[in-house]
Amino acid sequence: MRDFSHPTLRAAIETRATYCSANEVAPALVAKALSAGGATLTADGALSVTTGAFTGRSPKDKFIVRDALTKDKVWWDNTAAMSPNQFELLLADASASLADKDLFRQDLLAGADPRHQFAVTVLTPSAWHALFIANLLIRPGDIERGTSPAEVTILHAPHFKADPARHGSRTETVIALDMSRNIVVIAGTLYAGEIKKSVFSLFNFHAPLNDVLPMHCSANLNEKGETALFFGLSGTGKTTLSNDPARPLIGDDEHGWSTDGVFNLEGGCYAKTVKLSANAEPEIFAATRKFGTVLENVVLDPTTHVPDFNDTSLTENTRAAYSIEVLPSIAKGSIGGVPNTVVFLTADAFGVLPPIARLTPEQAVYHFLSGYTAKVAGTERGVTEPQATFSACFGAPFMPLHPGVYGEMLAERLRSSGAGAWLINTGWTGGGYGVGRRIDLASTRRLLNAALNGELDGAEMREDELFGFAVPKAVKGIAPKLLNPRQTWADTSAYDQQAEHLAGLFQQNFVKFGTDADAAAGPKLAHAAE
Ligand SMILES: Nc1ncnc2c1ncn2[C@@H]1O[C@H](COP(=O)(O)OP(=O)(O)O)[C@@H](O)[C@H]1O
Ligand SMILES: C=C(OP(=O)(O)O)C(=O)O
Repeated sequence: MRDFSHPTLRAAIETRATYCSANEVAPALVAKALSAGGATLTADGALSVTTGAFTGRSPKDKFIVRDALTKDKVWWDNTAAMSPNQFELLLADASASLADKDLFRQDLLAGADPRHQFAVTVLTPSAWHALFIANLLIRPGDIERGTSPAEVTILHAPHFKADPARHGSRTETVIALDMSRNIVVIAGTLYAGEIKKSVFSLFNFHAPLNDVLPMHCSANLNEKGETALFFGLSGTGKTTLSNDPARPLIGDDEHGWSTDGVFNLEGGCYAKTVKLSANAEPEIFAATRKFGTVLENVVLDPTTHVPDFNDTSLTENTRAAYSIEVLPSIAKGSIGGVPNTVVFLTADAFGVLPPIARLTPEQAVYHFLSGYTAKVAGTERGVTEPQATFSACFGAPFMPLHPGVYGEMLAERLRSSGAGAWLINTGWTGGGYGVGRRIDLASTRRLLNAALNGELDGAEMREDELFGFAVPKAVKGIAPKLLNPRQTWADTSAYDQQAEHLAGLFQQNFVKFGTDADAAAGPKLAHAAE
């Protein structure tokens, strides 16, 4: 990454912002957030905040500054371009809007591996957002500071409304990323997820240049210290399934795979809390009760201030943001070796894919590039029920380079590591969304563990006729019917039709970046998609 330099912003950061050292962050910012109003302490001492209408991410509000560095590199088809002049005006106007405000500054680090670490400064008028990002990234002092002088600066102006005519934005909400100077401006949205995903987006642009594969995945270790990765778009189970007391957590959501192994980009977790229960997800539930945890859009009982995770009246996208340190089982230094297992999590809203399938390396790359899943209600504004989508690399909104860049890096790493690859459907069975049901978490966990603990090595498999991947015929503790989705549908011909439809969608989607060789690892159809 390059050095950041912007005199006005630099001066604002140096002269006006309140600075908190690592160990005083939580008490200082919780107190400030409470005195600013709009925040409440839960019965257990977490900080609860609501974001009104600004409850989710909107990929349409994202802009990238097109300049000499990014011009030929950025592929991001869902992201609009902003001219360097428009960005400069946005930066100046957003900074000016904060001129009479108390600002909170967080100087943090991203990248647990010191060789790939960079400094991130966040400047915000909102104490709870400052606490959020302090929870999510690495606080200096938590690990040894790397030597890289690179810096990212995020100006967070959540109440500033962009002017489309002046700033070139689509609406009053804008997340603009200048990848040459590593400056981000976030305006017109209170959704805290934008801050962490901006850091991730910058990382995804720069990391391949340093031979690091950036990944939208969670990661954990087994008792032998072997690393497993869990890729998936929001809501498919990265956080939930990687939380397992028997498997120390490397990280929750964003990682790099360097020549030496895997490192967490962050230092915290951003868990969905919708329908969270102490029984099904005890570690995450316990984390929601810690001092310093930020609960976003979780409804509290007005008298007792006990969170009601079943109340989705504000949004489905209710969240808990906490430092990874509050979890009972975490990997030392948030790093792991070269992965042994790679899992792609997909929430199939059509109810067609089996709950688990083993992939060849070629199939793994095909599914990684395709990124088939459903957008689950809530995370993205406007999505109220599961919607089938192809999100390249299971994270298209955050991947600025052509998916082929990441795909080639994954292919090379799968080849050299010999890691096994699995596709796990955490979505629907017995019919699509509205007819069938979401596969229960206990079954998904059982299947995942069977894959991770070697139980399925040498197990008898059937080759799926349409998709070509290998599906186990029997897994201990799982009804055999569940393993074959066709048998879970009341109407098998409806299943066949839906499966062909989905296979056709895969083929149509793949045309945009697949070579013939890659496409051969995809579904086989008698009639190829036009
Ligand atoms: N079979 C399943 N596997 C994984 N998660 C499930 C399953 N069924 C329901 N869920 C729910 O789906 C959500 C997954 O969210 P999360 O793990 O935070 O996703 P991500 O980290 O990928 O954004 C959680 O609320 C979890 O309880
Ligand atoms: C925070 C987000 O995603 P994830 O659930 O994958 O962390 C997001 O997409 O805004």
